[in-house]
Amino acid sequence: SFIKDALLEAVAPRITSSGNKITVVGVGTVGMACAFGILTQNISTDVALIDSTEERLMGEMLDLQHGSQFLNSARIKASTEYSVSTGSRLCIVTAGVRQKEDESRLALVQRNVNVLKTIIPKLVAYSPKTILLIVTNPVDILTYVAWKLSGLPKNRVIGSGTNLDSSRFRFLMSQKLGIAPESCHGWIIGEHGDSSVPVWSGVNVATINLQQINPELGSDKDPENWNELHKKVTSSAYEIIKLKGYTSWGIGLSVADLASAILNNTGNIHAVSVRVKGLHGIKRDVFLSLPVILGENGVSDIVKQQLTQNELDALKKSAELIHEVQANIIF
Ligand SMILES: NC(=O)c1ccc[n+]([C@@H]2O[C@H](COP(=O)([O-])OP(=O)(O)OC[C@H]3O[C@@H](n4cnc5c(N)ncnc54)[C@H](O)[C@@H]3O)[C@@H](O)[C@H]2O)c1
Ligand SMILES: O=C1N[C@](c2ccsc2)(c2cccc(Nc3ccc(F)cc3)n2)CC(O)=C1Sc1ccccc1Cl
Repeated sequence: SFIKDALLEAVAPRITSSGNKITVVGVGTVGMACAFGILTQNISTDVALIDSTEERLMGEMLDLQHGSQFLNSARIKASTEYSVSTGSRLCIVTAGVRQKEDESRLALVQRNVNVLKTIIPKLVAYSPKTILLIVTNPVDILTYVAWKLSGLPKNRVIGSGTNLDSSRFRFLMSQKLGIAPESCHGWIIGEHGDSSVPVWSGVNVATINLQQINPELGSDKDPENWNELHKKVTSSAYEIIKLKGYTSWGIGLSVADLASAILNNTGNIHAVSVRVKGLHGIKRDVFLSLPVILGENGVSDIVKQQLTQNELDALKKSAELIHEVQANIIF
């Protein structure tokens, strides 16, 4: 253009690939919280948004683009066409349909499987080297489905799993102790949601194991009622839904944290949903959350925790229930 020619002396073509591209599929409340967390924390400067509803999609893109000056000049693109996701390092899937009133879990699963069938193959076609991070619920089952649909190796398909459950637990622990959540160590593993498993034997502050101070920690006989913390992880999810109709900031920030570990190849350990067949005596081909080392190749290692018989039984029970649902899925 006349002005550009007068303004600039061309030297060399600009490189368009940033090397840190992230695609978010589903620009609902969760997807946009993930994108906002990723952009405002400089985890990526190259974000693609995809959704099936074009108007909402374009509105979110424009609204976010207008903040580019404050987002390290991030490039934000959006389209209903999956070509916009080309060359992504990480694809985050929050697209899905909400559970209808008194809809059975299996019915919801099948409807979300049908959604994933339209998404996963296209993401992999445009970004064959991508890591897939599934957030859509029921997340453990849908991460297995995404893995099957993608044909990717198991280390490159993870679900947000109990990463959010664990961060809610650590927040509640920080409130109880008056210590920053970063310094309150507690791991929730297994099935995301109502049937998650708190590993009480590992709850610690600066190497001080709380169960050594209070052997009843987590049991019903505990005078300090610590198992209330785990119950509150679940009840607070329902409370937030009752109060604001959905949840977004907690899941968005926890997903951004996972994106940071993957894109920055940090080797941080997170409780995320991974293929657990063969671990802890689980024989079913299911995805559950365990502490996992995350990096640019996805899952490099799973931490082999020493679990109590009760904890092992709870994991196996979830594995059986999830296997039952998976057996009835029409791919
Ligand atoms: N794993 C967790 O810890 C956790 C926490 C909170 C929410 N969630 C889950 O995240 C999901 C999204 O929640 P939300 O509140 O953002 O829902 P939402 O309804 O606000 O957003 C879902 C989006 O998906 C889009 N979509 C539907 N079908 C699509 C398709 N075929 N292709 C592309 N986009 C499609 C919709 O247009 C919508 O914009 C839900 O399944 C919810 O249960 C998981
Ligand atoms: O914070 C949430 N909000 C959701 C939500 C967000 C929009 S609509 C519902 C939530 C809140 C409460 C219950 C619940 N149950 C559920 C189970 C299976 C599904 F397929 C979908 C939803 N889901 C989705 C979800 O997974 C969470 S975390 C969560 C939920 C239940 C127990 C513990 C935790 Cl840490």
